[in-house]
Amino acid sequence: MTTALTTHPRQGGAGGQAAVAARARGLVKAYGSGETRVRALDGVDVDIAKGRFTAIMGPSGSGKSTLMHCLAGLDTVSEGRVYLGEDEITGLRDKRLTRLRRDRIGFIFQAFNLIPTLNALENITLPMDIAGRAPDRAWLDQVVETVGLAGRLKHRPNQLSGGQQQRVAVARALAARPEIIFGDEPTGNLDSRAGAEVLGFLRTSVDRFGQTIVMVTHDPVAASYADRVLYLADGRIVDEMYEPTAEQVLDRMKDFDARGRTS
Ligand SMILES: Nc1ncnc2c1ncn2[C@@H]1O[C@H](COP(=O)(O)OP(=O)(O)OP(=O)(O)O)[C@@H](O)[C@H]1O
Repeated sequence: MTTALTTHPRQGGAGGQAAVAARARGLVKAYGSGETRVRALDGVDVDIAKGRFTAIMGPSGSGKSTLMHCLAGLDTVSEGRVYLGEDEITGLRDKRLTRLRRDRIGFIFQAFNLIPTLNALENITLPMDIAGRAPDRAWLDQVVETVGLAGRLKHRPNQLSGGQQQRVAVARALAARPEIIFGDEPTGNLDSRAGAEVLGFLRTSVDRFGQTIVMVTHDPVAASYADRVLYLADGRIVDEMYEPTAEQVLDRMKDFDARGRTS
């Protein structure tokens, strides 16, 4: 199934169309060649709504990480086009792509990827320091307060729990006010309580700040924090769900298994 337009039935009035933060058209990503060639993405059309939380789900190997990497300009595409806002990013040279990622995109990975020798605050402001941008102090305070790190800013990563370290990574992603944040299994290394906290902060950043978030996850509970869930199977978007509960997501995943992945 493809989504030419991003509609959100429960917000923005009757059938209201949300603005689009990123989109892909005819996206194909193939790895390898000859007999070992794999079409990790097999013609994906998708619109990512601005100011919304989108989860990407699907069986292992269905292309979730590849889709995220292509949308985020972390990987080249074989065919098709990817846009960030109105700007096409496919075909950009390395240097411009690096700058675009730095200035306009935030990332949260499963591994927290913090610098061990820097304290929490220094980690949060590092991307802006590298970019030579002065942090907006009031915004930074708000972000730090939102993720509950106010008392921990002087702590180094090894003095923080896993959940706290991921909160630092969330604050780091939010601090530069990126147009879009991509999360690759951001709660994959956390216990359910710490995971719920981090997901709660992500949700709050969407509701309170209008942040756009795209998150790859295997976890139906994590997906239930999203406004919309996209289901990938064999490199294609085969279904979507709005405002899902964890039970609904779980049922849909069971369907995949029962029907041999696609439906
Ligand atoms: N660098 C690569 N070289 C060759 N094949 C790759 C590469 N990266 C991914 N693939 C293949 O592309 C397909 C999609 O992989 P991808 O990692 O996007 O799936 P996924 O849905 O994120 O899986 P998982 O849930 O296991 O992380 C798989 O068949 C995978 O083996």
